[in-house]
Amino acid sequence: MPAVTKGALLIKGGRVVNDDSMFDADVVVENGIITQVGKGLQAPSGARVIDATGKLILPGGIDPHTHMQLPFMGTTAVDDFYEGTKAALAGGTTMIIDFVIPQPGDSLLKAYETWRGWADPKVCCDYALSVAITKWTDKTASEMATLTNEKGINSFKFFMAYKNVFMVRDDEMFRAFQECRKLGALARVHAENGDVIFEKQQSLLELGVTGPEGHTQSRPEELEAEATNRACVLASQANCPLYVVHVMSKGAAEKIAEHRQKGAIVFGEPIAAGLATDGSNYFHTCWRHAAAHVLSPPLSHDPTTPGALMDLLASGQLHLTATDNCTFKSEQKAMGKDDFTKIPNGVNGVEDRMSVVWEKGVHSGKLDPMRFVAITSSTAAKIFNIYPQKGRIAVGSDADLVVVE
Ligand SMILES: NC(=O)NCCC(=O)O
Ligand SMILES: [Zn+2]
Ligand SMILES: [Zn+2]
Repeated sequence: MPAVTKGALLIKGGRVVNDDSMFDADVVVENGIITQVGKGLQAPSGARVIDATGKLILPGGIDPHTHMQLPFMGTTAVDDFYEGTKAALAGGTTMIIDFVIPQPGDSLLKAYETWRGWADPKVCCDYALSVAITKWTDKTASEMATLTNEKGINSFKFFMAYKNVFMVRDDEMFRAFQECRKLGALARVHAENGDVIFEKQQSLLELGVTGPEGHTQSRPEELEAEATNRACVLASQANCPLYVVHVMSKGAAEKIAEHRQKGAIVFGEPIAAGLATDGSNYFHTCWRHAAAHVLSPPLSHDPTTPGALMDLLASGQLHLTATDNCTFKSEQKAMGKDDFTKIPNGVNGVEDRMSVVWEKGVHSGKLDPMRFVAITSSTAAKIFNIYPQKGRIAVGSDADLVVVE
């Protein structure tokens, strides 16, 4: 009698989509790995058979930017590693990359262990970590090396906003970019001019602007473009590849394109929220509605931006999509009822990204399914060095699969 493979699966009659090809094939999975891709495959003994006739089989989504249970702005994001990754799977995302964010001056290694302790017992999907550097200390270089060489961390993040919280100065960022270059790690930036934003926030509060509209008024798009350009220049001076998280405006995207034109290796990541809606939400008469949309950089005041960001993803000038999932309940957002600077920054998206990108990209006719796979899965896998284990449907790859109508 043939041996029964535990968890074996035959997905029959579907159309496999990778970032470079689309073809009719069955897929056999054994022990969590794709073992056969081809026509007319037989089910391994004891296998469950799924009829995918008329459906697409896609590599599971990879969301390269989430903040599960992040302690931030005096509270903690409500999607923890259980709820958040359950939501990810429900929406077709099978891997997330979350951020370890130490308090300035705290040990990076200790913070890394804290995040592992939060995530390991609870995650429902695959996950990896990227580590933020929130202050340069005499231990930072050696801790970055330990994280890279012993813990598998291959990217570090820098905040150019959130003054007096996570923001780093240019000299700190440049020093760390040089270290990334040495280690072969990728530098990732939240690009906004935190100093100018801080000044504008104080001026608006003095003028009596306290509502969510103050959030967008204190963060003009030019300040995102300026910081994006500055990060690109510093990365170029350090000869280090750069990844700009949550590209929210046309100006920031243009700066990325300019630097790429000159030969720089820079990646741009729009997020689901920025592809789905715009900054008019900050002027909604319902405070709760407006505050729910507070994230940084803010949603664009220009209603044509979401479509333009999708166009840039389609043409390859922007590269992959994320969510920046960092969720707060209305009661938490209400911490900023009388002062917009105290509204915890962050929105949802981890469950919605795949459908938002499908709707705004494929359904609208801007993307074919292969480009959809590229910007939701395989480009992230390539950038973060987990390809083709992830991000591809092929023999030997992980069976992270999504079947869609
Ligand atoms: N984006 C945002 O508003 N919240 C999460 C933290 C960050 O990524 O900046
Ligand atoms: Zn950010
Ligand atoms: Zn973020």
